[in-house]
Amino acid sequence: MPKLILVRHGQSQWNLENRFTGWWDVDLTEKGVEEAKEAGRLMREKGVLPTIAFTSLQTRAIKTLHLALEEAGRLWIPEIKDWRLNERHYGGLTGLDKQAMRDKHGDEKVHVWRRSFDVPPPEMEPGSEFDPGADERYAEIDVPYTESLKLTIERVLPYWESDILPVLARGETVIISAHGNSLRALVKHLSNISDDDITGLEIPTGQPIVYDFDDTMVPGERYYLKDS
Ligand SMILES: O=C(O)[C@@H](CO)OP(=O)(O)O
Repeated sequence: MPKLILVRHGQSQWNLENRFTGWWDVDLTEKGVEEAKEAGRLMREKGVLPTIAFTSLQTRAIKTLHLALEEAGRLWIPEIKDWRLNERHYGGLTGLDKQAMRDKHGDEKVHVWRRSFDVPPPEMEPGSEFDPGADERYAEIDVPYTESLKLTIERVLPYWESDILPVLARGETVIISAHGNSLRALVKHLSNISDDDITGLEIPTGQPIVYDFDDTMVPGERYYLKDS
């Protein structure tokens, strides 16, 4: 049966520093490296072994994938990277301290920017310090200046449908190593979560989440691999 494993990258340097990250390319912390390895050990222990991998173009997700696959003895599987699995773009908030923004704008405003369905953060100024627009890896695309979860869904879901779902339907065990909000986009779709309820969904770092699909490609309930 097709199986889907979703992993959010391990703790990043800016998760640790409590800074809005989005498309900025930060590395894993030591704790993040350990979380990624632990995810791989868990897959090995449970015998849930990916046969093909998808990840974003961002270092923290790519490294998490590699560390986990190494622990699982699966570094050799095919791997596809695509910007459409990138984190949601945090606009003009990128690089700023989350607590400082709460102090300045209030908890509610910051919660809306972080978790609302369709309110994007203020736009990033083109060419500003944390604008990835000139990064070679994005040469072929128009890098956004901000994204809400809704806008993130608008690029994650078409990719899911065109590139990942057909692979899964072949009976593969697919791992996607991605980000808090690109994975919220996918989980919202797969678990049929409403626009209101999605505001309450958090995806923890380094914890594999699994969906088993039936032969008509309908996903079952999602579960944490550690609980299976
Ligand atoms: O900063 C970010 O890009 C994300 C994920 O780390 O943060 P948030 O929890 O606010 O979605």
